[in-house]
Amino acid sequence: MTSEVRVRPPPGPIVAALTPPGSKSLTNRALVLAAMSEGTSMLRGCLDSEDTQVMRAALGRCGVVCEASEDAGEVRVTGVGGPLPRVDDPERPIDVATAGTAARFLAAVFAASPIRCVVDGSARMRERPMEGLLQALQAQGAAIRCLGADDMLPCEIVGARLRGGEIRLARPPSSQFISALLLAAPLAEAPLRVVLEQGTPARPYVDMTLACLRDFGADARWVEQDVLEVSPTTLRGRDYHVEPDASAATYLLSLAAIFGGEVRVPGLGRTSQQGDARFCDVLGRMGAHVLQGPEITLVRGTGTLHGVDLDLSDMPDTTLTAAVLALHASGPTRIRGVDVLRHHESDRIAAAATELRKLGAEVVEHEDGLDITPPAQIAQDAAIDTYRDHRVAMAFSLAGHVTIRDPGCVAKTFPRYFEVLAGLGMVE
Ligand SMILES: O=C(O)C1=C[C@@H](OP(=O)(O)O)[C@@H](O)[C@H](O)C1
Ligand SMILES: C=C(OP(=O)(O)O)C(=O)O
Repeated sequence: MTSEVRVRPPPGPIVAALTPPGSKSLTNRALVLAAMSEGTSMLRGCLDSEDTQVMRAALGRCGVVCEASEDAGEVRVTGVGGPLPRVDDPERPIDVATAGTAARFLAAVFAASPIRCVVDGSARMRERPMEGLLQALQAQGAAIRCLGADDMLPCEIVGARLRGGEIRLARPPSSQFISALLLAAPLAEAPLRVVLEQGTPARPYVDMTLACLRDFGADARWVEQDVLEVSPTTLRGRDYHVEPDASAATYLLSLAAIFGGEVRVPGLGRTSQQGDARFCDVLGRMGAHVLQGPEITLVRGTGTLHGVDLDLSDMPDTTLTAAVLALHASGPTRIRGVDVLRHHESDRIAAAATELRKLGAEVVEHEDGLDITPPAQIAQDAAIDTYRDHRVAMAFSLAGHVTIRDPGCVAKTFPRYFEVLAGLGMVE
């Protein structure tokens, strides 16, 4: 892909059914669970992107056969029926790139398996939090040695049977720590209980993990407020359908809210397992017309968008979408509860503040969010830096007449994103 792409508003109101690729979060959960299951799983509707490719490659190095269809939308996984049996070459690091779900989920499963391996990632992944998770896994019996900075990737993991019992987590910097422990818990010697001492961050992702565990036969549940438990289980392989990615859908649905027309996303609705499927409520609060059935979401533009006060702690990945919607709104928007973004693929709060100011917005940056006052007129032809962050690129493509730098960074979760925009006449 070129080093930059010039994006403009659509030539007229969009009326389209647009389907994003499969959910990154559900695909990577299903791959891990299918790998640990007895028997074969057929995963349909999978996302094929950097984040899931590194997951498939890592599992393949550990004795799990993942056979992907040509478009990798279908993956047949031959499970190992328990812990991962081996690593092909313990000296060759397993590369998780910048995929947080792969880094966290695999660290836990490796720690629960009788293998020795080194896990490494991109320069950014080496800066992203692992501490509380690595410490919990060590307390469970794994031997973990960090080879660079303390409590960060790269690290060597010598796995062992997880003991089970109680793990207490103070407010983890990523909900993925919780999900990682839960995903590995069926391999433990005894039931694993996770106690979240200061509440549950991004609870929809934890609920998603519980649902996926139960889909593969695990006994996994909330036992009380902020306390989860998973019992030792031999998971069972199955046919599994991955929903379209709700985070990716926010960009497509916002097109109608911003530029007019009507966008429908089939296969994503009220019954979704993804918390970000609720982003349409944000669009409704900002003035769009929203209809959401059990398995479809429709957004129709009404010509007006107004500012709102948003706590996005349960939908952190939708923050940048909301920030660019705020640019088009008639009044100020406050986004709060998303300090977790400081440790995502970029410091997204700082990135959003910088790029929104290029477009004429007044922005006050807070530790956990942003105050955004939109300009009377959005600046045209600003060159948007994307910080190697797919969500910065996709969100800011909604800003109007902009140049998006390093558009290839969308390969992390939505490789064909700019092709979709081109099909709508939005790419020069
Ligand atoms: O469990 C998951 O699939 C995810 C959890 C969230 O991570 P954080 O809790 O680190 O924000 C989210 O940002 C990420 O895109 C996917
Ligand atoms: C934070 C994200 O991903 P991850 O943490 O899985 O790398 C994201 O997709 O916005």
